[in-house]
Parts: sequence; C-alpha cells; structure tokens
Amino acid sequence: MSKTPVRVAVTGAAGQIGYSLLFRIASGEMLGKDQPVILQLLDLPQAQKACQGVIMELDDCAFPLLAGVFATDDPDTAFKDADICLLVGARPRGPGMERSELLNVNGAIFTVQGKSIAEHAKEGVKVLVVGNPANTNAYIARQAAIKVGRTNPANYHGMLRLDHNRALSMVAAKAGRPVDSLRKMAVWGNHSPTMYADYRFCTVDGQSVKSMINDEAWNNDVFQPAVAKRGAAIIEARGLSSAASAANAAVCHIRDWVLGTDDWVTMGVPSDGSYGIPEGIIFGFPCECKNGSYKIVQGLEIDAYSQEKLNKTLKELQDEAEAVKSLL
Ligand SMILES: NC(=O)C1=CN([C@@H]2O[C@H](COP(=O)(O)OP(=O)(O)OC[C@H]3O[C@@H](n4cnc5c(N)ncnc54)[C@H](O)[C@@H]3O)[C@@H](O)[C@H]2O)C=CC1
Ligand SMILES: O=C([O-])CC(=O)C(=O)O
Repeated sequence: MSKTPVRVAVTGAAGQIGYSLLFRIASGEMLGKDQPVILQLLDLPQAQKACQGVIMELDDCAFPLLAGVFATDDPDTAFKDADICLLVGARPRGPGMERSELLNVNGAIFTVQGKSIAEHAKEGVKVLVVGNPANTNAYIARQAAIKVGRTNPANYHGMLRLDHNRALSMVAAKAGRPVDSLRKMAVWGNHSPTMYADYRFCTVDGQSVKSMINDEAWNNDVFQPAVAKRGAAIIEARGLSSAASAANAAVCHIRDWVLGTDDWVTMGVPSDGSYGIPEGIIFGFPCECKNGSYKIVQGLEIDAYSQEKLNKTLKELQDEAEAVKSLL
C-alpha cells in the first residue's frame, strides 16, 4: 500500500444503506482500486453491537484496501481527521409520508454533526448528506459548520445522485439506448417530488435524446412523476426505503467529485446564485467535476416550463429552510 489511507466517516453505519455502502467503499469502488481507506463508523449507542457485527463482516472480506475500521457513538471521534463524511444516519420515512415530514425528527442531528465536522475533520473535508430530507439537512449541517469556520462551505452537499441515476435509466429505456451512452442529464432542485428531471440537453453519440424521444406528453405525464415518486414506489414494493441504490448513488457522487468525470453529474450543492437560486440553498444542479472540485454547469437555457419547475422546487426548499430556522 503506497498511498496514504483516506479517512471516510460514515454515519448510520448499522442501517440498511450502511450495510451496502461500507463494503463498496472498502472494496475500492468509491475512491479507486489503489486507494487505501480507514472507515470511521458512527451510530447510536443502541446500534454499537450491530456495528461490531458489520466490522466482523468487513474483516471477513479481507479487503486489501481496508487499512482500518472502528465504530463509535461519539461524533467528534467519528469525524476526527476525516477526509470524507457520508451522513446517512437518520430515520427513513414509511409508507404515505413525505421526506419533509422527517425534518422534525432528523433536523437536529445535522446541527450537532455539522459543528462536529467543522471542529474535527480535515479542513478540506467533503461532506455528503444522504439522510432525508437531504437538501435541508445539508443546509443545516453547512450553517452549523459555517459558524465554526475552518472547513470549506462549498463542500457540504445533499444527495440528488439517486434521482439522476433514476432519470438516466428511464430515459435510456425510453430511447432504446444503453444507459452508459447517455450524456448531460440534469436534475434540478430538491430531493423530493418537486424535483425537475431535465433531459433537454441529453445526447447519445452527439444526437439529441429529446428529438429522438419527441414526446412531450411522456415527459410531463409519465417521466416527471415516475422519477419524482420513485422513492415512494420502492417503499410500497419493499416495505422499506431504497438502500442498495442509495448506497450506489453515494458512491457515484463521491467518486465523481474526487476522481472527476467527463459527463455532467447532478449534485445538491450550495447555490452560488446560479440560475437565480439564492446563495446557500442546497439545490440540485448539473455539475462538472475535475481535480477534486466541482463547478455548476453555466449558461443553460431555462425555458418557461423549466422555470416554472425551478420556481416550485425552490419555493419548497425556502419553506423548509424557514421551518428549521430555530435549529440554525
Ligand atoms: N438522499 C437519498 O437519495 C436517500 C436518502 N435516504 C435516507 O437515508 C437515511 C437512512 O436510511 P436507511 O439506512 O434506510 O435507514 P435505517 O433506519 O436502516 O438506518 C439508519 C441508521 O442511522 C442510525 N442513526 C440514527 N440517528 C443517528 C445519529 N444521530 N447518528 C448516527 N447514526 C444515527 C440508526 O441507528 C440506524 O442504524 C434515511 O433518512 C432515508 O430516508 C434513503 C434513500 C435515498
Ligand atoms: O423515498 C425515500 O424515502 C428514500 C429516498 O429518498 C429515495 O428512495 O429516493
């Protein structure tokens, strides 16, 4: 092992997403097949025994890249010197609930963890919030971190990659093309039913996918609701919320952020004012990643239909931000 291990803190390590995520990180799928990792697991006191079971299984995989692993119920210990923090630990929703209804139970977790990360992680730490509602939880963590200073406020993200991957898969099926031939997908806004999955810029081999599909009714009546309500459909089918696909999305988000990619990827990032989205709101934007950093794709045309969609999802995020004011 020649490279210095990267420290990856994962919260909610004993949960269902954790159970998919940790093994993929330890196998090198997130940071590269030559990059050793140290896993720093955080979960509640009552989940420590289960964490030890997960560690036993990680040991039993004999992953060559796993340079260390420990579990704790203390955020300051879990985030100490972390290079990457995956904030998964939060309650999932059940059937018939919206993700925003989780704010009351989950919001406070992110005040504590944002502060702890800013105090104890590496200054260049990259943070991805998976726990729902992911955008607003990331907003809470970022605001708490800004109060401390030290870390980079641009590096507090919420996860929209699952929506991006869902959109890619559905558009590829509709166009009858392999999923990896599609480029330039975008999902704007909140990880909620108001998100706007936008394939207007998608290409396959340089050809416009929108012209290939040429079906506005499919876009509005089938595709938009299918992406927006996919999480609920999975809860309905499985009795539990998506886990393996959520873990996969987290792996994709961090892999592309750290290692770069030649395609657009959707990331929930703090707005810099792009496309009229107020600064600091954690909003899904198409991004390009290179050399360990990301930038929002600029200059895309926003037509009247798209503007209406953006306004709606922004309004929801602003309402959520208002609702958590007391936590900030
Ligand atoms: N952004 C996205 O695309 C997606 C987000 N999610 C969300 O991810 C979260 C986790 O989902 P699952 O793993 O299925 O839930 P789960 O209930 O299986 O596991 C959650 C784990 O978090 C732990 N936990 C709770 N509070 C904690 C705290 N303060 N610190 C550390 N750990 C804590 C619990 O003890 C449990 O082990 C949920 O909020 C879910 O809604 C799920 C799918 C997709
Ligand atoms: O729907 C849920 O509650 C879990 C989730 O965020 C998703 O699958 O997109």
